[in-house]
Amino acid sequence: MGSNLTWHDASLQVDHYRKRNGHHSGVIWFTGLSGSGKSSVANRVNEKLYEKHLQSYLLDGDNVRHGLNQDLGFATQDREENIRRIGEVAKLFTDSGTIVLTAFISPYQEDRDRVRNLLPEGDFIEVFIDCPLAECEKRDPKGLYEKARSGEIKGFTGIDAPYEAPTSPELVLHTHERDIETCANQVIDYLEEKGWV
Ligand SMILES: Nc1ncnc2c1ncn2[C@@H]1O[C@H](COP(=O)(O)OS(=O)(=O)O)[C@@H](OP(=O)(O)O)[C@H]1O
Ligand SMILES: Nc1ncnc2c1ncn2[C@@H]1O[C@H](COP(=O)(O)OP(=O)(O)O)[C@@H](O)[C@H]1O
Repeated sequence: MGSNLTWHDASLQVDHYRKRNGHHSGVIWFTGLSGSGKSSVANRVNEKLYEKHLQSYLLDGDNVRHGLNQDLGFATQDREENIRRIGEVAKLFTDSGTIVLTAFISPYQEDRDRVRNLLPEGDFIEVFIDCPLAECEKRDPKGLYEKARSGEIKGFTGIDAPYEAPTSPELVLHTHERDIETCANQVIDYLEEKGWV
């Protein structure tokens, strides 16, 4: 594929953007069940970075599944392609000097690892939003668990489709025990510890 494709050496590289922005760039990858709190925590982290005048951007279902990935559903291969595209976009954001946050279920370890391997070591932070299924189901913010239990939705993650918990995430957040603010602060503390911000 693409034998006539030439690669252009951009004169501006990631280090230029990072230097200008005054901070590191990379991917903060939130993964967890529907309703576990990925969007809520990622949004709060994004706000905190914005308040610090850092360049960050949140990719989530609202701006990705309705646009770039509107052709994809929830079959295993569609989810794989969803995550592959999001990974490539996240890499581009990283190259632009941006701290990119992603909030997708991303249920398969292999798919998440593939994204991790697109990036240099240390530039991918996997954040496991660890919330028991029973709690997610109780929250049921979109009423989807109810539909999944009644069979109205088939192949719903956690009910009749798998979720593979991360094997070695950089961070684990227990959203059923700590509030959104505390969880968001855990991420910010980690970024400070790693010298990203
Ligand atoms: N079958 C099925 N399984 C899981 N989720 C479903 C399904 N159908 C629709 N939804 C809604 O889509 C949201 C998940 O989209 P994602 O792009 O994060 O999924 S994935 O990473 O490709 O698995 C998901 O939840 P959130 O995690 O709250 O965004 C649901 O709102
Ligand atoms: N500590 C917490 N972290 C994140 N969400 C929480 C927390 N405690 C309660 N919630 C609630 O749980 C729901 C999580 O929904 P959402 O953020 O959309 O999850 P997801 O993006 O994983 O589907 C929200 O209604 C949120 O207010």
